[in-house]
Amino acid sequence: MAFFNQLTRRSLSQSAAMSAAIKNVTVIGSGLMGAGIAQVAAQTGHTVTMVDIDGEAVKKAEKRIGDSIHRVAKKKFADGDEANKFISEALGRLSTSTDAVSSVTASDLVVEAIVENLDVKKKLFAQLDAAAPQHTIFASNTSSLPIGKIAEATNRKDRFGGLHFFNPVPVMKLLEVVRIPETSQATYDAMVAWGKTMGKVTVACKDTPGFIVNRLLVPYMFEAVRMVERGDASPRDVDTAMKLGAGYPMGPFELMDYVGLDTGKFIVDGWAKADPDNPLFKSSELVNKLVSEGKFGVKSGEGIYKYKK
Ligand SMILES: C[C@H](O)CC(=O)SCCNC(=O)CCNC(=O)[C@H](O)C(C)(C)COP(=O)(O)OP(=O)(O)OC[C@H]1O[C@@H](n2cnc3c(N)ncnc32)[C@H](O)[C@@H]1OP(=O)(O)O
Ligand SMILES: NC(=O)c1ccc[n+]([C@@H]2O[C@H](COP(=O)([O-])OP(=O)(O)OC[C@H]3O[C@@H](n4cnc5c(N)ncnc54)[C@H](O)[C@@H]3O)[C@@H](O)[C@H]2O)c1
Repeated sequence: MAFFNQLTRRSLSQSAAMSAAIKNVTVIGSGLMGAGIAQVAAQTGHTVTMVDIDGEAVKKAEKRIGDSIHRVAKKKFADGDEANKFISEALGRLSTSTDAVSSVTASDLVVEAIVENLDVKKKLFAQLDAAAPQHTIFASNTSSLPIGKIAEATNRKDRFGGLHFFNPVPVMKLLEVVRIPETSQATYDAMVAWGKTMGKVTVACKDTPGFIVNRLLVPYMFEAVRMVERGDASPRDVDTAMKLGAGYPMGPFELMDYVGLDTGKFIVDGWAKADPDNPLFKSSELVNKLVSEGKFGVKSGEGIYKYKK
């Protein structure tokens, strides 16, 4: 027992040391997820660099963060001066860049939230691995790709894991923390501790397709699409049914538009490649057509439904 306590104390103090070291965070990708992760990290006292290859995406993200942080502050503080102080301090800790490599040289943690494409993610991490300090932990926010495959691009598999946030990041409480067999205990503990400083509730996940939430949620959303494709119900009625009959905050079509139809398509296409006979991973003609027309959902102004720009 004493030995166990000693081990526990040692691993706790190791992880405390690592998590104490997570002060500087680099978030790569400033889309829906990257902007949210960068915002919450800045709100919780971290120095954050948010990076995107596309300067326009950075500008859009700054606008989205500005709107969102005002909603957060309004809810958090009754006093207007305190709310303004919270906003200006958080935004003061957030800088932006379009150069990923130079943005990681003083980073303790890199969270990648770029496009859901294995080759693109691997290419990015290979470049970052050469530039980041030894102690830097790398994490991917991938929805569906194997963390182990992404980590293969680096020489730091022991300092690599998955940190899977949910959209909208400032509101959704969950963080899935994913470890691969090579992830060290100190890295895993540091990721969990950091998740808590971000105000999230963490769950432990293995590196399996979709981790916990998406393995259940994505087949559900595509089953709803197949129902509509068969002509059994309209998207509006399916959404109404699931909100009022199952208590979900959004119906499956509203949620697909919110997540991004392109992201949904990347996820099922990737899983179908790995497991072509699984009927749950069948692609959808309707989703393929909308994505080919650039109708990605809320972020592009149209998907299953139309949105005001
Ligand atoms: C695919 C990926 O890998 C994984 C995923 O991310 S899957 C997707 C997971 N996400 C979901 O399932 C989202 C489901 N939807 C919801 O929970 C809710 O519809 C929602 C939180 C998005 C919006 O809630 P809703 O009540 O319809 O709207 P709204 O009244 O505008 O917002 C509710 C509260 O959230 C806050 N909020 C909503 N969006 C916000 C944002 N972007 N930033 C800050 N605050 C926000 C509002 O301030 C509001 O707070 P209040 O009730 O205390 O005033
Ligand atoms: N949308 C969701 O609900 C959701 C939820 C959890 C996880 N994810 C995952 O998070 C990641 C990002 O998703 P998103 O919805 O924010 O996508 P998004 O399309 O909104 O944003 C992706 C951003 O990455 C940028 N980018 C692409 N390649 C880059 C590179 N090499 N370097 C720097 N920036 C680059 C793009 O310019 C774009 O701004 C994906 O892996 C996705 O599967 C998405």
